[in-house]
Amino acid sequence: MTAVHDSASLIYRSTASQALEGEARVPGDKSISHRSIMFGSLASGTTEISGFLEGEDSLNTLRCFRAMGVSITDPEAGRVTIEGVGLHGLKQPEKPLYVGNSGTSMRLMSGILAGQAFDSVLEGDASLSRRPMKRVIDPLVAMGARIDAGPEGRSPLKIHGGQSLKAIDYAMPMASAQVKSCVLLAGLYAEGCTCVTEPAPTRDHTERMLSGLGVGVARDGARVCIEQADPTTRRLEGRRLEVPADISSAAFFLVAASIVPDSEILLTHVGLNPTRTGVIDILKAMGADIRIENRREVGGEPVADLRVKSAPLHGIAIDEALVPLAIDEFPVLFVAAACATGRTVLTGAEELRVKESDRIAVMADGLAKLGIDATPTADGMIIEGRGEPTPFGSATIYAQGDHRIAMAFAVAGLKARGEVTIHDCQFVETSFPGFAELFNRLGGCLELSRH
Ligand SMILES: O=C(O)C1=C[C@@H](OP(=O)(O)O)[C@@H](O)[C@H](O)C1
Ligand SMILES: C=C(OP(=O)(O)O)C(=O)O
Repeated sequence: MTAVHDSASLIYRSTASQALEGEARVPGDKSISHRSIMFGSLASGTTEISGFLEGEDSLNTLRCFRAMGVSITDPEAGRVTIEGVGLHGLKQPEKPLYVGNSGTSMRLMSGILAGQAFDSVLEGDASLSRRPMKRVIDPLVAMGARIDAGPEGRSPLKIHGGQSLKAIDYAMPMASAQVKSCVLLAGLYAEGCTCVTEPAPTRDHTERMLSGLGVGVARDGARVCIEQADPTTRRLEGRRLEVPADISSAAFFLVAASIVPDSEILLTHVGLNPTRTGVIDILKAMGADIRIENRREVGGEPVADLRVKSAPLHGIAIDEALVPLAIDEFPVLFVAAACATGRTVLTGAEELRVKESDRIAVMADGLAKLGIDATPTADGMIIEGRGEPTPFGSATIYAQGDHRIAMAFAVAGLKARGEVTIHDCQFVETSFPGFAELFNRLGGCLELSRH
């Protein structure tokens, strides 16, 4: 597969469609796919993964672990087999480890690499090189790691090996699952029980998966701790891992089917971990008709099918407690808010400013170009929903290296009087290969061209 940074700009042209209908399983969960490669590599024995996301972000994680000597098969229809090397079996990579657009890879791997005997370098694309890494460097240095970074703690990160790490009890300043996971993963190599206290609940895949593989993570309220104090007793056991469909990818279709009249779609096998379902709660509070069917548990994660029918949406003040539980879904939720009747207010979401792009600024800008009254604030946005059949005009949008911006504006095109033209859509490959094909199969009108 061509790396996204090498490919020509992909352009989407999205125009209004008829009702959406059909059934689909969106690709595998990105957070769980990254972790399945990392933990499978660090486990002893074989790990067989199914449902793996064959997107650029998780493929970059896979390539990095191969570069550290782990034998990992080429993904085939979501199946990957890893011959784990154990917690201390990684080898020094010959070159810098390239993680592309992926914050999750860089932040989680920095925790793992801080505990290794060898030096390593982590680097990413232009978008990732602008994102803050001090948030992981600070707790890792407090544990005894040595890390060199660029100005203001930006990547590339040079991580010096051979340091002996000590457990910390970390009060995390922001609600970030990546920082929490980074510290817990460094904690696997530290003397004593590493703990992290989160200011608000964030996705807990790391805790669930580590426990499932044999290293317990105990939770007491907002505090999570590695259970075993003695590093020599810690060991992950390889096993089968099944990755559910990604609710963050499903979100584009939850909104699309909600806003296009007479639509009804069924999204199957969607991961419904309660730390990820904020998007459903927010859309339901806006009046969406989303039914959860066939609830079951797969590999330690709740999964269900989601039936979505179109419904009139109304604006709301979004509950701040839901923000970390829907953190990646705001670009498309802003599109839903623009289609709703009345005002939607988002607060407490300053983290959106440090994602693949500044998602508050880029979305407010694009919505304004499409004729929506959208006011960015320091920590959120105020959107005056138009509640009309076609609230959007025409505009040309630049996705700014951000897959979710590209897909959110493709959804906006479903309700445009003209055409929404989106540049930089090659980044969609990071999380949602096959997005355009699925969008059109369910009834959307997306034309693709290269520039
Ligand atoms: O841990 C993870 O897999 C992720 C955590 C979130 O980031 P933050 O921890 O920066 O909030 C989320 O935005 C990202 O897409 C994936
Ligand atoms: C923020 C995201 O990912 P990451 O931080 O891994 O780049 C995302 O996928 O929306």
